[in-house]
Amino acid sequence: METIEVTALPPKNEKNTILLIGKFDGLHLGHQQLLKEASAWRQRNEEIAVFGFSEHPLWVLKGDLDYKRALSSHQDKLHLLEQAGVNRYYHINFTKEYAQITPEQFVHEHIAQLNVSRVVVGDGFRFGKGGNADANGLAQLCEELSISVSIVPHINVQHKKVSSTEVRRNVAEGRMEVVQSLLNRPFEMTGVVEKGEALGRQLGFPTLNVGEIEEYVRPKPGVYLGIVKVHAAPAAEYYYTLISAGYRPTVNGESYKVEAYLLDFSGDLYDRTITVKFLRYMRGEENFNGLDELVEQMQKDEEEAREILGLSNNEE
Ligand SMILES: Cc1cc2nc3c(=O)[nH]c(=O)nc-3n(C[C@H](O)[C@H](O)[C@H](O)COP(=O)(O)O)c2cc1C
Ligand SMILES: Nc1ncnc2c1ncn2[C@@H]1O[C@H](COP(=O)(O)OP(=O)(O)OP(=O)(O)O)[C@@H](O)[C@H]1O
Repeated sequence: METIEVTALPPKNEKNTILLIGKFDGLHLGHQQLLKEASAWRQRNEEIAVFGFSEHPLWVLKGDLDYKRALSSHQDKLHLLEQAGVNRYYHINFTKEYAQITPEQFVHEHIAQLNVSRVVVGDGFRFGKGGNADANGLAQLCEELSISVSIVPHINVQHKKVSSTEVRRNVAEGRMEVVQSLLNRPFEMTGVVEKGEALGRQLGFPTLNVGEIEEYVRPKPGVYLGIVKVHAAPAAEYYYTLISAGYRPTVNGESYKVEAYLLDFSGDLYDRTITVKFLRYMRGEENFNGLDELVEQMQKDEEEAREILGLSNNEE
C-alpha cells in the first residue's frame, strides 16, 4: 500500500480511484462495510484509496482527551487497511488550519486532485469547516464534478450505531467480548518488551512489560485473559496469557502499565515486538496487604485461566 503524507493539498493523482474518507480508528464493522461497498464498485483498472486523518478532530480542536488515544496505532491502521485491500493511504495531518477548509474547497480543490470516480461514506459522515456539511452535501458538491457518492446506511449492533467512540468506551470499561463483536477481532496493542523491576520473577510470576503503547486507549484496570503474539521471522509464536493492566497499587505502582504473564513460557523477550490481544476481563485490580496475598490471588487467577482454557494445572 502506498502511503502519502499530506499537510495541505494532496498531490495530483492519475489512477482511477474510489475514495473513502474518515479517521478509521479500529477499522470496525462500519468501516469494514464501507470497504466492502468500495470493493463491489471497483472496476479492474481502479484503485481504492483512503483519505485518513492523523488525529481526531475533537482532540485537535477541543482538546477532548477521550479522542486522543486510539484503538489502533498509526502502524496498526496501515496494516489493517492494507489487509482490507486498500491500495493508497493519504495520511492527512489534521491541524486547526486544516479544519478551516470549507466543504466547497474540500471537494473542488482537494478531492478534485485525485481522479475520483466514486466516494464512499457512511450516512453520519460530516466534513468541512465546523463539520458543516453532511453526506448529502458531499453528494451535491461531487455531482458538479461528475463524481458518484455511495452513502452506506449505519451499521448497528444490538440497535446501537457502531462507531470508534463506542468501541473505545467499551475498551475503557473492560467489555472485551463486546469490543470483539464490534471489531470482528479482539482489541490488541502492539509494543516493545521493556525491562520492568523484575519483582514479578521473584514472585514466581514473571511478566513482560509492554512499552511504546502510549497511542492506545487504556483498558479498565484489571486482570484479563488474552493471547500474546511474539513477532518473529519466519513465523510468529502465540501464547495464552494473563494480562495485568493498571497502576499496581500493591507495589505502589505510579503509572498505568500493561504486563503479560505468558502461560507455559520461559525465556527472554526484552526488546522484542509483541501484540497483546485482550479476550476477557477477569477481575478488577486490587490493593492487597502485602505480596503474599498478591501471589495467592495470582495463583488463583492462573488456575481460573487454565480452567477456562482447558489447560492442565501444572503445580502437582
Ligand atoms: C495475574 C496477575 C494479576 C495481578 N493482579 C494485581 C493486583 O490485583 N493488584 C496489584 O497491585 N498488582 C497486580 N498485578 C501486578 C503485579 O503487582 C506486578 O506484576 C508485579 O509487581 C511485578 O512487576 P514488575 O514486572 O514491574 O516487576 C498482577 C499481575 C499479574 C501477572
Ligand atoms: N456504523 C457505521 N456504519 C456505516 N458507516 C460508518 C459507521 N461508522 C462510521 N462510518 C463511516 O466510516 C467513515 C469513517 O468514519 P470515522 O472513523 O471518521 O467515524 P466513526 O467510526 O463514527 O468514529 P468516531 O466515533 O471516532 O467519530 C465515515 O464515512 C463514516 O460515516
